[in-house]
Amino acid sequence: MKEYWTALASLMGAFAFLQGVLHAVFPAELRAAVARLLGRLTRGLSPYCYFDVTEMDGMSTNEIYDAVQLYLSSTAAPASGARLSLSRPLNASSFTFGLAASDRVVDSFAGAAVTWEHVVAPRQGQGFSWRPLPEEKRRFTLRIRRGDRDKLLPAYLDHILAAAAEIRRRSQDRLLYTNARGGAMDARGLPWDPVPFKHPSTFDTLAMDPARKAAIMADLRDFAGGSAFYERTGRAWKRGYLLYGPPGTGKSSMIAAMANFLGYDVYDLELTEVGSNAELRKLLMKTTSKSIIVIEDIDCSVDLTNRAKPAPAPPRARPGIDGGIEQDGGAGAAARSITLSGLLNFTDGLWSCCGAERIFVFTTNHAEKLDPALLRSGRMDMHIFMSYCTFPALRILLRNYLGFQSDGELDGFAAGAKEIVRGLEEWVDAAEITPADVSEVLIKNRRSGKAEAMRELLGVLKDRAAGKRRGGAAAAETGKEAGGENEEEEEEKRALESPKEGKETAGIDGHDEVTEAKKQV
Ligand SMILES: Nc1ncnc2c1ncn2[C@@H]1O[C@H](COP(=O)(O)OP(=O)(O)OP(=O)(O)O)[C@@H](O)[C@H]1O
Ligand SMILES: [Mg+2]
Repeated sequence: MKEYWTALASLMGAFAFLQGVLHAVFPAELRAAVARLLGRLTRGLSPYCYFDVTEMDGMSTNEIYDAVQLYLSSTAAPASGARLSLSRPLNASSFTFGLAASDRVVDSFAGAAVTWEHVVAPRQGQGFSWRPLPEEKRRFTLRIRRGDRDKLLPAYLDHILAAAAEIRRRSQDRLLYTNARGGAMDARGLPWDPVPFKHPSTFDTLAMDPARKAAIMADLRDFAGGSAFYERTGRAWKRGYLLYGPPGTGKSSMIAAMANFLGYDVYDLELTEVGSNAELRKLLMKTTSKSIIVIEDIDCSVDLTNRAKPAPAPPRARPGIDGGIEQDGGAGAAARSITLSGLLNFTDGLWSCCGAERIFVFTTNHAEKLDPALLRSGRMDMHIFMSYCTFPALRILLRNYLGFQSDGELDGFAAGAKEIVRGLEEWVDAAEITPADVSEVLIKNRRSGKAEAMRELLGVLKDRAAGKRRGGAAAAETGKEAGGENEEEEEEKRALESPKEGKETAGIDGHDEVTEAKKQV
């Protein structure tokens, strides 16, 4: 044993001596050059090539570094059992995982395996810089087989950037933007005010006919995944929905459900705050893709039926953004010089393709008041009638508000309370009640137990139905509410029966959705 230690000590002594001789004989530059040469030789023989993605690119942060970190944390890392760091960005509601120092993960793309290593080293000497640099130098090193290089680059990096953008969008809270500042810009030159969008409405909680709901969801899914379709057919990647129906039938809830379903931001465009077509163009150009642009109560916001009419006494005329002439008909019109052409140019004209993947939603209580130009095919691709509560819709509200866990539980309950449930089914159509009113009754009575709340609701339905039956001329005179609702219903029917060219639209797959909507009514 003693001999062993003696031999080891003399070996180390010899090694130290040799190192001293090397340092003395060869200058530092020569040693570095030899090291570089050796490195190049070994790399030349290696079947792999390496790419460094540093955190800082000169003085600025490297976008690819952030993207790789996000991408690896959500895709490769969890499967590989690597060590992760956890974080939650400010204002975000979900966690982000990150790869810890010196950890490796394996990923694959287009059938080729790649390895990522996260290398962290202390930064030596800060040097001069206008802003402090991180104390550590961080980088990801990508190792791929030489033969896979053409296959992976740049397609793999493009894939990572796209995936990271999607993860970032999903993990952040979505925003609801408003233009309530009347066109004034904020410090960053943006005309929109954002607030976190946390509307709880989803397609699950939305009370409407399940078949129509499924058709709308399928249409939205087709739209969101239809990038190739829109490119192939040369169409701008946008879609327009017109939601119409009496107040309280869920038009705004439907918009929230759409936004939650697709994970899009919502731009609530208040047309009365927009002074001119040019201002409208500025606003719309500052919207991002993957968003829903909403104009609520379009018939009330602005007079949009004026496209073809000459102005009664035009005090002045100036060119519109679409090359036409905007007509300022009197003081009111001058104050609101936004025109239907200006709006249409954005939903349908050349400007519609600035910013992809956008949905326009217009809502109205009076579809018949809208200019046919707004309704024609290609502008509003789908017309959705939000009707009074039907029995299938009522079942959804009962589930939402009375705590039934499933349709099965509701059916089981109905078996024991046959006369109530059958009564609801029998009276709901005749009562012509909106989902908002049903919700009110259920909220008010939900503490009294399921059966009692349903009995109360049945009473309300019967009262309403009786009121309607008495209705007609008498209701118009005596009950403003009943009369108003009848009138509204007549208007809706007239709107649906209006000429086909004003209403008919074709979906992505070419089927006629409006016919479907008509069937529902
Ligand atoms: N179809 C529905 N499904 C679920 N809840 C609904 C539905 N319709 C209305 N409600 C309830 O009624 C309230 C009002 O509905 P909502 O604001 O969506 O109606 P609206 O059609 O937009 O009305 P308005 O025409 O007055 O803007 C909502 O908060 C929601 O709780
Ligand atoms: Mg609404």
